[in-house]
Amino acid sequence: MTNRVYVAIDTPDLARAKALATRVRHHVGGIKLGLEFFCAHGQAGVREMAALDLPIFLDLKLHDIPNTVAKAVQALHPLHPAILTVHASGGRAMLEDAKAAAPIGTKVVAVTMLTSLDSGDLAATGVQGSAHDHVVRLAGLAQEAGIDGIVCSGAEVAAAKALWPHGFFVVPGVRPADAAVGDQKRVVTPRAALDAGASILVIGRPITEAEDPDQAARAIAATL
Ligand SMILES: O=C(O)c1cc(=O)[nH]c(=O)n1[C@@H]1O[C@H](COP(=O)(O)O)[C@@H](O)[C@H]1O
Repeated sequence: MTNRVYVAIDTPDLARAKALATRVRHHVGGIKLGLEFFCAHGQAGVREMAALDLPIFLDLKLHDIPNTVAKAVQALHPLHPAILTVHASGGRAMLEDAKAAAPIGTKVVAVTMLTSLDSGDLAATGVQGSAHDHVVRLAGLAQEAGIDGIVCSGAEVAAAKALWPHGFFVVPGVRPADAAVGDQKRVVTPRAALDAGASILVIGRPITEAEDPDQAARAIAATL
């Protein structure tokens, strides 16, 4: 089976990004580039990373009015990313328009509730109830909007998949048992996330900040 780990290359340093991706490339299935990298290097930087010949997950978490998001997605066409993120809380019309604007072959996935949040953080934004209920509600919205899938933690992926069996489920906030959690709050191990139904895993610091990133990626792959 193909490797389902996307390594999150979160750095504004292009040389470091390339060096990291080159080191781990044989033990991951793809590269995730997010806001830190994109704000520093834009489309030219993404093209340089794509030259490594791994699928690119462009994690820009777009969240704006439907017209603005659709135009932003259109502007990304030349990159033809394998996966692109938007925020589910942007609403149904925004999700529909993002999907309609995306290139054929690009999976549009909606971030439900960031893995750095818990139910207390949710309450502070005015949303009552559990993380589980919030994720399931937004998964239903994403499914109705006709996009490809969602981003959620490994704690909710089984419930989301029960609702949406053919959805594509991206799970970040993944930590090997002995790894530092950092700013993540809803974490699971790589194996548990896959067993619960994740389509792919996003793993950053446990690989990129390891003394030997290649060995860390290899060790994670061995547990899957
Ligand atoms: O969309 C994402 O990829 C994402 C969503 C989410 O809810 N939580 C989350 O951590 N991420 C991303 O996943 C990566 C996790 O990195 P580490 O915490 O270093 O493994 C980061 O690049 C985050 O931007």
